[in-house]
Amino acid sequence: MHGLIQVAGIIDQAEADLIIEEGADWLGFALRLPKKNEDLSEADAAAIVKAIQPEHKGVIITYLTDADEIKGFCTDMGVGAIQLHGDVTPEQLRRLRTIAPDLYVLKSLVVKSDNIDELSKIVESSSEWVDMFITDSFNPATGAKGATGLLHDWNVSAELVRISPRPLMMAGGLNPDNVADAIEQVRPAAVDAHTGLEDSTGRKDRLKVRKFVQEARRAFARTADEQG
Ligand SMILES: O=C(O)c1ccccc1NCC(=O)[C@H](O)[C@H](O)COP(=O)(O)O
Repeated sequence: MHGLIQVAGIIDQAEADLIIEEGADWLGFALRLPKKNEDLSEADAAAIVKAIQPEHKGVIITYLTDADEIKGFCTDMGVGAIQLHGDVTPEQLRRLRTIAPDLYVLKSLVVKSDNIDELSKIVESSSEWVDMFITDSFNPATGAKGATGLLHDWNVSAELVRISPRPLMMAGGLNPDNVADAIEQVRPAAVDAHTGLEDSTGRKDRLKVRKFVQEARRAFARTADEQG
């Protein structure tokens, strides 16, 4: 899996349609967050996911940490992929793989100023049970671990790409103007963006999504050529 583009933080059907029309692959729906600040209801998200065609994927982004609860939620929502942003233990990841073997699991690696050793250990202990890792940024001012709009140290992401036996999606402060550099420098398998694609009202801006997809596709093609 190389060259995948995800756009996260879907608000409604119109936004999902826009993102698919502009050529992104996966759509992320943030639900069951600690601060209960979801952008849409679970019923609305489930209805949007149901209409997504098989060449695209709806991904639930959540802080749930219990394998049984995660499986039940994915079944209720009708999704085949989950992005786990909480502190899920390797035991729960293993259980999730056992009870939901077909569920595609992304595990977040939240980059802080000094936690490369901790993240390396998560990669080592969790790789067997996840399909993809996603790096993201931490906001020390708010404690937020996602949708921060902040960049993190790309050297850390690049190191995680090198050591991970699983593909890595890069996220955190990406936008149409920096996504090509991020792909060139970090060499991720996938990229994701949320706030960097919004307009001043908090909705996805069609031209930003278009440029993000175009820039990412070109950079993925260049890096694939270079790697032969
Ligand atoms: O998307 C959210 O609302 C969200 C909320 C809480 C944790 C994670 C969340 N999203 C995860 C993502 O995949 C975001 O796209 C990622 O954090 C990047 O966001 P941004 O820096 O705004 O591009």
